Amino acid sequence: MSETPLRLGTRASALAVTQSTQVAERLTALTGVPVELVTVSTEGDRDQTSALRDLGGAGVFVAALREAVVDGRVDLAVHSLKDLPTTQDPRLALAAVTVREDPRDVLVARDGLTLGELPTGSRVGTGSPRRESQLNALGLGLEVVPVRGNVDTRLAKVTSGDLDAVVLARAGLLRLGRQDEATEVIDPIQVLPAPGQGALAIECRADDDATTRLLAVLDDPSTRAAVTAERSLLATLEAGCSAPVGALAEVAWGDDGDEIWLRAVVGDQSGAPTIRLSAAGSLEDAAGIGERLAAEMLAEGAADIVSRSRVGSTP
Ligand SMILES: NCc1[nH]cc(CCC(=O)O)c1CC(=O)O
Repeated sequence: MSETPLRLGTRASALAVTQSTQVAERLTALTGVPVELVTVSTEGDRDQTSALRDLGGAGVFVAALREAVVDGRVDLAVHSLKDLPTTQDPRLALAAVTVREDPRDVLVARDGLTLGELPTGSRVGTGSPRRESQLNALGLGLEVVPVRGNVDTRLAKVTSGDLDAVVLARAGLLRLGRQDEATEVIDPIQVLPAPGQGALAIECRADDDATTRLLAVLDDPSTRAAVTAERSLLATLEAGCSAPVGALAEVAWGDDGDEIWLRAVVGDQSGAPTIRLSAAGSLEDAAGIGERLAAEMLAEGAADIVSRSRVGSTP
C-alpha cells in the first residue's frame, strides 16, 4: 500500500499495545488504510510507586496520549473508555466507541477459590475505591490491600503468595488471552463495573474530518448508548474515576424497541450504607437515563460520599 499510514499513539504496557494493535488491524481490514503504532510514555507508567489518586487518578494515563494527538505527533489514540474523563476535551473528537468486551470484574484467587470460599481475613488486592467499597459491602471480612501496576504485576502478587486474590476487569484478561486465570467472574449484582469498562474509545483531533469519518466504521451504536448512560450518571454525580461509583447499562430488545437498563452503585469506603438503584428507558434517551438516576442517588445522599472521595481540591 502506498498510502501514508495513520499514526496511532499507544502506551507501552502489554494491555495498551494489545488493544491498540487490535484496533489498528481492524481499521486496516475495514478501510485498507495502513496504521503504524507510536509509543507515548505517560506519568502513570513512569511513576509506579504513588497511589493513582495522588497522581490525579487514572486520567494521567490519558492526558499524555491526548497531548500527542492534539499537537499532531499522532493522528489517533485508543483509550480504555473507563479511564477517560467525562468532560470532553473540545480539541478532540470521540470518533468511535468499539463493541464492548465483557464488562464484568473477575476474581483471580489462589487455589481456584471464589469470593464465597475465601476465608475471613483473606488479603484481596485492588487499587480501586469502587471495587474496595463493593467488596467491603459483601460483609465477607476480606482485607482489601491497595495494589497498582499493570495486569501482569497484579496477577504475580497472587502467584507469589503476597496476596490471596486480586480483582481485575475481565476485558483486560480477555484481550491478553489470560482469561483462564480468573477463578470467578463476579456477578454485577455483587460488584458493578466501572462506567465504560470493557469498551475502547478512539479519539482524533476534532478538526480532522478525514480521520473522524474513517474511524466511524469502528463505532458500535449500542455500546455507545450504554456507555453514554453510564458516563452521564458519573458526570451528573460530579464523580471521576477515583470515586466509588459503579455502573452498568445493558441494551435489550423491549416492547417499544431497544431499551437501556442501567444499574448503579455509590459505595462508601468508611462503611456508610451503599446506594444501589436502577432505571430503564429508551436508547435515544441514554444520557437522560443516566442524569435522572444520578439525581435520584444524589437525593439519597450520594453527594457526600462522592465529595469525600475527590482527589485533593480538583472538582
Ligand atoms: N484500571 C486500569 C484499567 N483500565 C482499563 C482496564 C482494562 C479493562 C477495560 O478495558 O475496561 C484496566 C485494568 C483493570 O481494571 O483490571
